[in-house]
Amino acid sequence: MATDLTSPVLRLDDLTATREPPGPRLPVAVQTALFGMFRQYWLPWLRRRYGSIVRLRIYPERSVVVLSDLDHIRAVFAGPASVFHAGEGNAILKPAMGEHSVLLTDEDVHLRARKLLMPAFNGASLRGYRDMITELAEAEVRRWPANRPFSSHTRMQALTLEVILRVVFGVAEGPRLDELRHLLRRVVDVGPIELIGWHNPRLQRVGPWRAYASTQRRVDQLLYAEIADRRRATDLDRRRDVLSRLLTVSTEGDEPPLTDAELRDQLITLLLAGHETTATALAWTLHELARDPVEHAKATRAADEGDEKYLEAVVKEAMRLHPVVSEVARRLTRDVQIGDVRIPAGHTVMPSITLVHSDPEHHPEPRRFRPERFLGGGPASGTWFPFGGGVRRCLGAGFSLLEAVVMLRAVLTRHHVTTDRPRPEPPKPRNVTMIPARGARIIAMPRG
Ligand code: HEM
Repeated sequence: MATDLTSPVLRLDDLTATREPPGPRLPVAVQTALFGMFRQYWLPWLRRRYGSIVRLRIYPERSVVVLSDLDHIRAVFAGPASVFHAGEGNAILKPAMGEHSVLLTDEDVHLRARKLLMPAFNGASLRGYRDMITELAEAEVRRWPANRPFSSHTRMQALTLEVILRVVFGVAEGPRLDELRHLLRRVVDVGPIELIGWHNPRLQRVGPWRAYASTQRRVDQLLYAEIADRRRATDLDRRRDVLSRLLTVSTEGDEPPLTDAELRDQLITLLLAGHETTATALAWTLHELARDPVEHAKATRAADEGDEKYLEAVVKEAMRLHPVVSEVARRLTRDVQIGDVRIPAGHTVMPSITLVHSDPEHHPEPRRFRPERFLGGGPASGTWFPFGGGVRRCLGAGFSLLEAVVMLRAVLTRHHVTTDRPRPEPPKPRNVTMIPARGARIIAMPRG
């Protein structure tokens, strides 16, 4: 949708509104805690209390404006990248992903990074990954314990980490990658309290923050060692992994070569953004199927018949009901007017995925798990956006859907999945994702 600069929805020039966004007056520490730990309950309450534009104050020093009106969100996604800075909006991730990360940069620098990474996730590359993912998925489900409960989230993380390591490095063997594999699991295991420590160098000298900082330093050493080794490889042009592709940039066209620090930042971004998210989406999918014998039977039939469209609908519905990332962020470089509210430069607007996905106006009976919503025409455009939107839409969206479908098929053709606790698991914040609080416990019963 093109943004009309004078539309009533979004104005960038000649602002007429003077009203500031409404919001709670609680102290920053309280708002930070509520947002960090209980946003799944707090944001719907705020929406009822203040409407579809709500201002929060959240550490570190951010005025955040949560948006839940679809027209406002569409306008933000279509708005100019020079006004809506996603890189600055994602600043919370800088300590982990680094200043050059495609997630943390804006405008020209961001476009360059995105252009360099894109080929590894286009249609042809995705087709090339399918066999590798199938092989790893089948090996994974063969190892599952029979007839006793376990956390499907933990198993999905192991699988998706294995897959992304291969995408990023090609071969994922040897002591260095073994250590990296082990440490990356620790790096993603960040709760809201640890997140606060990321922005406070003094805290990083004590307690859990200190241990976390030392893990990060070791991960960096391993990545830099891998980069140094790979720079010496003589077969880079024949390799299809992301690291080799990025290293050949300097030999093609007039692009300057990437520095070690730039390479490190893009690699860690893909390793982190590219596995925990998909693992969480898969865990929620299994959680729903395990609790719902009717939907389980339909999905199993689809798996047996190789009906990937249906399996994709199952995954998409799980991502609607349980958005992995609950909102995305854009920091404003100038004052804008959204609806009848003026939002000052420096504020961060956050389109809320969770609030739109759970809005009965867009998704009737929003609390029900109904994959059929995604068959035929599917939900109206813009009402399902687990991968964000506009020029910043997730780079790995197609990849993660492919991975999830292949994995789901491997699970359902081999196991009947059920659970010992059919009650819904609540979402729990972990780093920037919302994971199933009890790990999406399932019981896998091998099929005859
Ligand atoms: C279910 C799985 C996933 C979910 C729910 C997810 C979600 C998201 C979201 C919400 C954003 C922000 C978009 C925005 O600001 O509008 C994003 C960005 C991004 N994601 Fe994903 N993601 C997933 C999987 C992946 C995978 C598998 C990869 C890589 C292999 C990946 C790489 C990225 C990157 C590089 C960006 C930054 C894009 C940019 O700023 O230009 N993601 N993702």
